[in-house]
Amino acid sequence: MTTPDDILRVRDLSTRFFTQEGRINAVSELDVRIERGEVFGIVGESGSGKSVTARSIMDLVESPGRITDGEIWFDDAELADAVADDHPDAVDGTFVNLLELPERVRDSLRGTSFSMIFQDPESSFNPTLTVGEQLAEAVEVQRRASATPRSTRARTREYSLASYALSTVLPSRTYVTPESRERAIELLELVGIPDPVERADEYPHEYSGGMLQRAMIAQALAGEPDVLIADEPTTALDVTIQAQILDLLDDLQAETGMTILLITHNLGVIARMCDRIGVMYAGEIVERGTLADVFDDHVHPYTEGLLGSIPDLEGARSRLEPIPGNVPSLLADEQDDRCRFADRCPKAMEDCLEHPPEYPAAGSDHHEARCVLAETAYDETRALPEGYFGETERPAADKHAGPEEPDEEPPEERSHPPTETTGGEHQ
Ligand SMILES: Nc1ncnc2c1ncn2[C@@H]1O[C@H](COP(=O)(O)OP(=O)(O)OP(=O)(O)O)[C@@H](O)[C@H]1O
Ligand code: NI
Repeated sequence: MTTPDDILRVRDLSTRFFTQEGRINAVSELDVRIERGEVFGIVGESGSGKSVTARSIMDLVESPGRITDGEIWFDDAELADAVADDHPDAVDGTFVNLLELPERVRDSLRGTSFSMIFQDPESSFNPTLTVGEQLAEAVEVQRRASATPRSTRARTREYSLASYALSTVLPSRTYVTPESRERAIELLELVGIPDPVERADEYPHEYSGGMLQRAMIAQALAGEPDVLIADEPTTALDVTIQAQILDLLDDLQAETGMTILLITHNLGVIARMCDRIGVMYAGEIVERGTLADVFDDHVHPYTEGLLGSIPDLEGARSRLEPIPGNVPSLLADEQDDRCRFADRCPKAMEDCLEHPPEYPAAGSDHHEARCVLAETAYDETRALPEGYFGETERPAADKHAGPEEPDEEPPEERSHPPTETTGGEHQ
């Protein structure tokens, strides 16, 4: 389903890693549609392919990984105009398929069209330069990029690398221009760093974790990106700072109207920030919809399990309660053609031995679930017997039963003591 407000349409995206052990299907035929100005969340357990999805959009997938299939359509009339002559197949109206663009054009979009922030701000800063210098540098790079026609932007990148090298050998306070220093200070102020004039002259190690996170956000905003991708931006921070950073992102989004793709394993963060959500499991989106669809009307037992393990943002429950069972292997050789959650699913039925498509689900027009339960009610007579997958972990059906199914008969035997379950502890 598409709407006229889309800024990004990812279609059939597959990203794989070609390792010694075999081919790893990190992201499989993924579809995502992100609307201009919204906060779209991707949530899922560790290893579900969230970061690889983000890196695929940013064109930052590293060897032995590669995007093997798909399209990433980005709505940018100016870009469409600029590339239409040389790459007619990459253009559809005002949309451009980023995967059809040459490397140098994609590179030029990083910072200006797309920016990314990470969990670990240290990795974004050079320890030998002041924060202000590095922000000024980012401002300059983007200024040069926007002043240059798309077709020749590759050169600005080389230039920026050269000036980066120069500033490394001359670690004095060498701001590129007084204007970019001004802008760097403005950016520090924008992200709520007190005394920005003084703090601009400090080195990254003089910043606290929260402050450095703010500085990294400032760096990402230097090029006024259309889309900000935030990959676990607050995971490493303590809860108070975490809340402050989320507020900051919220405010910046409201002020600038930028689109945010927020990646987290924390449904508390999702609930606080997002308009729509995709729940990821084993390289696929298994449920998507508005906040209300996913929190109140979810269909997929995996979503149910995640909700059961929702951590409290205020820290009342400090540890995630994991969903029983193991994250599945993404090795192509070990992937069966079935629902990828079936071996951990308390409601697995014979129907689940076929890989489910995304079904429309009750709720908003945006609500879809890759689960037969969107179509059929759970039927115990078709349930797969315990031990079907040779596992010992598959929880009994009652354990994930939500409040809407209070009457379900508990089975005779449990594979786990009740203390290990995630059901019945919502909120
Ligand atoms: N450099 C790599 N080499 C081989 N496989 C990789 C590499 N990077 C990622 N993968 C594979 O892709 C899968 C998805 O990784 P990804 O980083 O996207 O997970 P994630 O959902 O972001 O998890 P987390 O919450 O831990 O960050 C991994 O489980 C792994 O199998
Ligand atoms: Ni990740």
